[in-house]
This record gives sequence, C-alpha cells and structure tokens, in this order.
Amino acid sequence: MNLLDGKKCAESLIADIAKKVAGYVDSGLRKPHMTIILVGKHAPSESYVKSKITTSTLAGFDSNLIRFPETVKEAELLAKIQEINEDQTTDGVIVQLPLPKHINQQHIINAISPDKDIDGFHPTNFGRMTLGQKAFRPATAYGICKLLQFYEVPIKGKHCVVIGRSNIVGKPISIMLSNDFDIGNATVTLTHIETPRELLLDETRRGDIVIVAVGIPGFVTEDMVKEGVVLIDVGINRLENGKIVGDVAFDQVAPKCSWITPVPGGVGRMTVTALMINTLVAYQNNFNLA
Ligand SMILES: Nc1nc(=O)c2c([nH]1)NC[C@@H]1CN(c3ccc(C(=O)N[C@@H](CCC(=O)O)C(=O)O)cc3)C=[N+]21
Repeated sequence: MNLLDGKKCAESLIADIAKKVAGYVDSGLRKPHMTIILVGKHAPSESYVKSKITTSTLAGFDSNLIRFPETVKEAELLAKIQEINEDQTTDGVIVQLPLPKHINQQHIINAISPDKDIDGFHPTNFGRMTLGQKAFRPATAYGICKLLQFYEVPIKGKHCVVIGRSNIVGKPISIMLSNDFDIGNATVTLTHIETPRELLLDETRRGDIVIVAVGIPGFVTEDMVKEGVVLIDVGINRLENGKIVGDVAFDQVAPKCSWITPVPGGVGRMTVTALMINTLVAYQNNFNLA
C-alpha cells in the first residue's frame, strides 16, 4: 500500500508556484491576488477559507476575505461580484459554498466573470473543460488529477469508477478522466444515489481506480474493492469526537490498495493547491505571461 500524499504533493506544487511568482515580482509586477467571499458563520467553511488564505500566502499571493452576514441579500452579493469582476487588482474570486438557503447558488456562480472563476464552477468554464478547450477546471477534480500525475499513477486505459455525481466533484472528474486530452483516456463509470446496490458493487469490485465523493463515513468497505485498487477518498466528514474522516473505512481498506489518499492530508490539500494553480493562470492571463 502506497500513500497518495496530498500534503507532500501540495508542498511541491506550491513551491513551484512561489518560485514563478517571485520571478514576476522581481520583474516589477504586482503579486497575484485572490479574493474570497464568505457568507455567514459555518465552521467547516471557516476552516477551508483559513486553509486557502494560508496556502495563498505560501504561494506568494495577496488575498482578501470579504465577509457578509447570513442575512445578506442576493442583490448585495451580486453587486459585490460585479465590483470584483471590474477590479483590475484582483485575479481570481471564490464564493465559498454552501450559501444560505435564500440565495440562489447558480445565480451567484453565473455572475462571476469566467476569467476570474478560479473554482471552475461557471458554466462557461465547465463547458470549455468538457469540450477540451482552455478552461479553469473545478478545483477538487483538477487537484485529484494533479495528485495522480505527481505519483505517476497510470490512467490511460484504466477502468475508473466514480461514486457520487455532484457538480463540484463527481461530474467533472468523470468528464476529465474520460476525455482524450490531459490526464484522461480512462473508461469511466459514474455511479450515484439511484445506482442499485448490486450494480454499484459490480462496478466498484472491478474498478482499477475508485473515486468516492458521497459524504458518508465508512461508505467504502474492504469487500467493495479489488486487490490493488487505486482509491481516491474525497469525503471530509466531521465525527462527533471532532475527528475528520473520509468516505473510506481506511484501516480495513488500505491494505488492499496499491494507492490510497489519506483524510486529512489527501484530496483536501489538493483542492486548495488547484485553486492556487488556477489563480496563477488567471494572473498570467491578465498580464499576458505565456
Ligand atoms: N467555492 C468553493 N470552493 C471550494 O473549493 C470549496 C467550497 N466552495 N466549499 C467547500 C469545499 C471543500 N474545500 C476544502 C478546502 C480545504 C480543505 C483542506 O484544507 N483540508 C485539509 C484539512 C482539513 C481540516 O482540518 O479542516 C486536509 O484535508 O488535509 C478541504 C476541503 C473547498 N471547497
């Protein structure tokens, strides 16, 4: 069993970014700048945002955090996004999800300029990603690809089984791995909540690579995967005792895996890293730097 160490990979990729940024700053340019919008007080979001800000500093970026109360009106958020879209001193914007129920998430995402959409959630970027055009790719899916690449895990020709069809993870990673460019060329099965249990098991038991993003602790058990599987655990579940676990029963499943991601220290770290890669690209686009 080998660990797909998201912390180690992240540190290496962030160091590469920091080196490039230092070069740009030496040549007289301003630093890349990331803006985060956070609505309300949601404990996990506070922790994710902290992680993004800390990492952006390590990458050599400037950042600012804009907070709104839980009761903010959709129109106020839209106005702020418009202002950021037009602000030449910021390269990328993240509206931390989830948003309160009274706000239409899609309205907010659609309002972000595709050029500043470092989350890769805007329909323009999602469409471009799907079609194989230049695009900001959804950060978690992109981070998983970067992690597999870093450890030189073969993807081409493999059977990949994705569990969960969310717009932010399951759907984009399925598309990216099945595409005929980048890291793709896998054969992908996308399973979800309506997949009958027997069919799910048939698929996961023969999958070379299994990616799980369902948000249920212990969802993937030892009997569900084959010997030598590559297992990517996207889950982040907070137990009552405060411990963070993924969607995989790690202790029983890990011995069967050729590669497995830990939680924490796996995909979560790579999500943040992918956001930094996207921010750097947004900045390079702004200044016409190759
Ligand atoms: N607009 C938007 N963009 C996002 O990228 C976004 C979002 N909304 N909403 C929630 C998810 C989740 N997410 C994570 C960020 C950091 C860690 C992370 O740093 N995890 C560490 C530590 C986890 C901890 O200790 O809390 C780890 O897994 O090792 C994980 C997950 C970004 N998301």
